[in-house]
Amino acid sequence: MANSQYEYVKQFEQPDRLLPNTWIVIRIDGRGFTKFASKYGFEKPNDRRALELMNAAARAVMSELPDITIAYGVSDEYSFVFHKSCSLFDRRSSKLVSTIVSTFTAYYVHFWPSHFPNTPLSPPLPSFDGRAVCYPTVQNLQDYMSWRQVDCHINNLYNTTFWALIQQGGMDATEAEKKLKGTLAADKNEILFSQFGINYNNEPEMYKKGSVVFRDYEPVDPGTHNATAEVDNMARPVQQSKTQAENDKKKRAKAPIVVEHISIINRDFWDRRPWLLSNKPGKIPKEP
Ligand SMILES: Nc1nc2c(ncn2[C@@H]2O[C@H](COP(=O)(O)OP(=O)(O)OP(=O)(O)O)[C@@H](O)[C@H]2O)c(=O)[nH]1
Ligand SMILES: [Mg+2]
Ligand SMILES: [Mg+2]
Repeated sequence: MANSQYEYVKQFEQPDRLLPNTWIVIRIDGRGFTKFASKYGFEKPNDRRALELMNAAARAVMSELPDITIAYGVSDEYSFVFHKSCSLFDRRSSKLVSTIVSTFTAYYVHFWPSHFPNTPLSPPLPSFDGRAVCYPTVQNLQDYMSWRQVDCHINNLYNTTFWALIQQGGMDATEAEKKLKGTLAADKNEILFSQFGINYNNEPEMYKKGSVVFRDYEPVDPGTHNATAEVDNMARPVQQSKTQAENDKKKRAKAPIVVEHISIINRDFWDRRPWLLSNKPGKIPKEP
């Protein structure tokens, strides 16, 4: 194509490639979901339909983008992790973020009627923002995931107690806030148990732990793994042949995607699933 006099404008585009050999986390978050939740009458503090809708959209994103290793969701947010060897879109930040945000939003709207059959969406429609952060080590990545899950736990314990004081204890929001000011986790557990007969441990796992989405393989070599040590030893980026990378991608695309509500703070989660952090996918389980 011939160059036009306008072609020079391309020089204004800024490169935005994310640092190579780092774990890319793209976190999306619902815009103005406090208002959105109240418009659609989300149950307080947790609405199962809304959370399952978030999970359905995240699963769909993962199945469209086999490069995503694992995702974690809580409230109106989801974090998607790309393997440090990922070369999708040349690791261009805006392309990765905008693809995740728009794919997630499209599926959120698409799946809405099956989760809220009696409440059709009307403008302003749900939208999400997104950002990309690079983590250089597996430890940093695991700490990031732990940070989100701890946040889920702290907020859920607070919100469960706050709403019990209001819904069952007859307090207004100011009274409940005052009652909880300066309390520790043990105090909140005690309020829940002694005043409302609620054992926090028996609350649904999805509310307490959030949702972890990943590809389910059979470990190639079952047995004890130390996933973190294994991966952090590989300081240099591993060069895969093109065919090998293509094969791995196909394998990843075929693996079933599961949603679980379990601890990712516990190292056991990672050690049991070494393929999440390694360069090789595991074996896809055979159909029964
Ligand atoms: N009732 C109810 N509300 C929820 C649920 N999940 C998320 N939310 C609401 O979504 C909000 C998410 O918090 P933020 O993302 O910090 O706030 P936001 O209103 O979305 O504002 P921005 O993200 O800054 O645009 C919570 O504070 C809740 O009000 C749910 O299951 N039930
Ligand atoms: Mg939000
Ligand atoms: Mg949020």
